[in-house]
Amino acid sequence: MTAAATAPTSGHIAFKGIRVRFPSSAGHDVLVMDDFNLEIPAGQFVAIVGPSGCGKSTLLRVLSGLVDADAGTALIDGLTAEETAERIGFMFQRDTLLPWASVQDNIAIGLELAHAPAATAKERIRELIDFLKLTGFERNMPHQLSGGMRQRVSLGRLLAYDPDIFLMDEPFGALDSQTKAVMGRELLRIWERHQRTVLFVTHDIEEAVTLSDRVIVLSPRPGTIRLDLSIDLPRPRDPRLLRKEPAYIDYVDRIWREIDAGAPVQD
Ligand SMILES: Nc1ncnc2c1ncn2[C@@H]1O[C@H](COP(=O)(O)OP(=O)(O)OP(=O)(O)O)[C@@H](O)[C@H]1O
Repeated sequence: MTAAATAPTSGHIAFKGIRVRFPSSAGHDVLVMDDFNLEIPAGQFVAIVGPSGCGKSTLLRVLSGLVDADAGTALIDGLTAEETAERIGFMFQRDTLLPWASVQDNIAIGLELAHAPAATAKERIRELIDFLKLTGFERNMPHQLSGGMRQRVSLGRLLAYDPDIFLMDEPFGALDSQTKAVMGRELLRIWERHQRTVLFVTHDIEEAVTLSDRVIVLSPRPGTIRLDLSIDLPRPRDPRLLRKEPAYIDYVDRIWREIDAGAPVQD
């Protein structure tokens, strides 16, 4: 496996006794999480799947401090979100690129946020553009790019920022299946090189199994863990070859069965 030479020492995540309640417009509160517990070692790639509305995005928001839990703690290396905010990077289904900034300037924002030394910034941007196969598009604006390219730029900004933890909320969910597969491969390439902790929310079970070390299947609200499955498939992974592996097919099937047994879709 082409993982980082040394095991990552930072990026451990612990959700302990998380309870989240939201007010609903119907006047009664919605209990999204109740006594939710999950521990993730530094450097692990974890996918979170489960029915719509079960609280997957809420978990990411609690960890990043965007949502306050009513009870419990979400810690990164033993520290709260306020103490570790700069160590988290987010990527969403819809890109959050600045529409008035070019590809290189959007990536440069990640370096600025990370307070990277200006002297090496140009070189680092060029490396990232090259790594993400965006060469020739440096000066393009987001509206001049395809959806897949915009997500590449988002990845570039994330890599420039270089957080310990990647929180990815259906990052490739809006892409066509071919582009999605390509982006999955890119992400694997990045993860196998950098080995950051990744929390990856997806509705795509095959994507979850292809990418992850571990898949967490949540129940309908309040989201609890129905299945915590280690994906023991060798790395580096080639998604095209993986699809034919009996072990891969078994994992996908097992997760589907668990989701089907779980539940009605929620809104
Ligand atoms: N800020 C908020 N205010 C009120 N309710 C909210 C808020 N954020 C989320 N919810 C509700 O909490 C529940 C869980 O939402 P969340 O987005 O975490 O689910 P999800 O599992 O990510 O869903 P999906 O798969 O559809 O994206 C939903 O019922 C949602 O309506």
